[in-house]
Amino acid sequence: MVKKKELSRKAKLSIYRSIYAPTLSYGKFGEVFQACPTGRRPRGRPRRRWRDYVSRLAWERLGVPPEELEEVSGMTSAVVDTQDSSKRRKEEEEEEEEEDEDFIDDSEVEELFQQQAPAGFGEEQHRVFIVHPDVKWGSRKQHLTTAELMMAEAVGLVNTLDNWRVLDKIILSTKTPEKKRIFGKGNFQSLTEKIRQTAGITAVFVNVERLSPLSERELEEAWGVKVFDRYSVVLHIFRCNARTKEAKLQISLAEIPLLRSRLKNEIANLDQQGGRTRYIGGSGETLLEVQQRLLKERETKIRSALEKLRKKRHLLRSQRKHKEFPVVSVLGYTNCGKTTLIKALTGDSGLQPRNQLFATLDVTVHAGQLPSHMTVLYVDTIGFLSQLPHQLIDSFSATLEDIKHSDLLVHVRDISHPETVNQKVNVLNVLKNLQVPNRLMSSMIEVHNKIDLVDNYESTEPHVLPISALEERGLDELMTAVEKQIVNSTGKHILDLKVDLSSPQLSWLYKEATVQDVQVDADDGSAVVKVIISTAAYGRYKKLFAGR
Ligand SMILES: Nc1nc2c(ncn2[C@@H]2O[C@H](COP(=O)(O)OP(=O)(O)OP(=O)(O)O)[C@@H](O)[C@H]2O)c(=O)[nH]1
Ligand SMILES: [Mg+2]
Repeated sequence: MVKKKELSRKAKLSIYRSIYAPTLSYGKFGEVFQACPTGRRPRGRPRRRWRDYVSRLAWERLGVPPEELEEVSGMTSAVVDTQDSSKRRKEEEEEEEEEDEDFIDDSEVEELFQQQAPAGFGEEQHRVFIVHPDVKWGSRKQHLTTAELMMAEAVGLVNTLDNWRVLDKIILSTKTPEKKRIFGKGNFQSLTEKIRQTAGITAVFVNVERLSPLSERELEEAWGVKVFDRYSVVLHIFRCNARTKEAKLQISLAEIPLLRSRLKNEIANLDQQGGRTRYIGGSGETLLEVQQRLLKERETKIRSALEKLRKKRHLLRSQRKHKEFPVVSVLGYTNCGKTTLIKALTGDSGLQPRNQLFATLDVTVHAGQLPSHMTVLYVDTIGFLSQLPHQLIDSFSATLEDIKHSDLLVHVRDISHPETVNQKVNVLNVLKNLQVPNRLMSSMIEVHNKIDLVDNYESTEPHVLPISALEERGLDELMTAVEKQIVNSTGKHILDLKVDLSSPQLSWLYKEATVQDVQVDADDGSAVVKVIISTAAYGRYKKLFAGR
């Protein structure tokens, strides 16, 4: 909460900037501040009129409706409310304390992030032996893929990491993947021999979603090297690619289960030496209890910091909506070409597509123009992966939530990938689990990307758009399709309206709709204006200017 008395112009600017920076230019903040530089109601100006005035200013200049103004961490009270009662001050102080308690600043996030890197990762180089347990029948059998393709994906995951390389790999069948040692006795023994005899192995990657702490420990003891599962490998890739505060916090949260497993294993080791029952410094807590409590506290702190960022995201979202830029979320399996496509559509040179799994971990927004000059915002999202552990998805769910609030979804598929059908099924499943609204599912545009890599590409599926994001082929057709769907889904129309230049029609249209083009006819003082306008605004326009 901001203390209104100490609120300097600079402080206010930084509050506004932190909240609106992604969508508003500096100049607009300045305008509101010039109107109320001290944040106080001028002497003699009635409170209600002052409040109305500031609200109107915020609405017109910042595009923030009054009810949202209230949400902006005390902005209204800082700007509007000059009531100086002690009650109000006390409330503010209390809120301030509350806020401070779970406030995490950038350096703290960084420290947390670096501190809790799970053992065995870090800068270490690994020569990895990959084991893929193949379940041939039963409920755990994978029907849409083959063990070879799953192995190829596991190799891809390892190769994504700079200092890791695959030394050897094996597919072994098992009937009992849920058992501690995963394989039957015979297979396990021969596997152990192979691992122990292959020189130079530093880690084994067991290609299952998640190993229990006990399994992990037993396998590490049997094989004498570090053991990773899919969860820990994917998380490590995330860790290497995280750039922003939110991504780092989400990863730190997803790492908590790993830290818990590690803790259990450490305590089990201590147990064997009788360490568990020792109390720490007369506190009445055992080592395990203290560690668990600290972990719990850390988890709560991360969650509340993430919640704060989520609220801010919500505000940005409603603002984006208010600004009436349609939002198009570009989604798809990891490495299918989402970032490359957005770069091609927007010309945003800041985007860096990489031939790497999970190159994009943060949701970023990029403005682009459609054929009719309508501005849309493309949202670049994190890629999907089959069998991505649920806990991991959970911690990134806020990021994925954004998808649900778009006006349109574009599903990009790497059509040159051998697993492309399976990847599509996977993406649709994730969307189903996210409970993406039906209207978005039915209007979703499916794009077949990387057609340059397929000889004589011909689609066997109807209603899909073939493109090559890299060679910028098929983009015009895609933009036309996006525009058509956006116009449909947002209830907007693209119209040519004839306006009388001596009337306020044109300025009204500038305010209430998106003006694309103005062709002035100097002779009769009129102009033909191309606008994108909502049904509601068009109704008001007709009512206001009927008969002109
Ligand atoms: N040949 C070819 N390669 C492409 C095409 N589109 C993307 N790529 C390549 O595919 C790789 C992945 O591209 P990205 O755009 O980073 O993929 P992404 O879907 O954003 O990946 P993540 O962010 O990791 O989920 C890069 O090496 C791109 O150059 C295409 O149309 N043709
Ligand atoms: Mg990307």
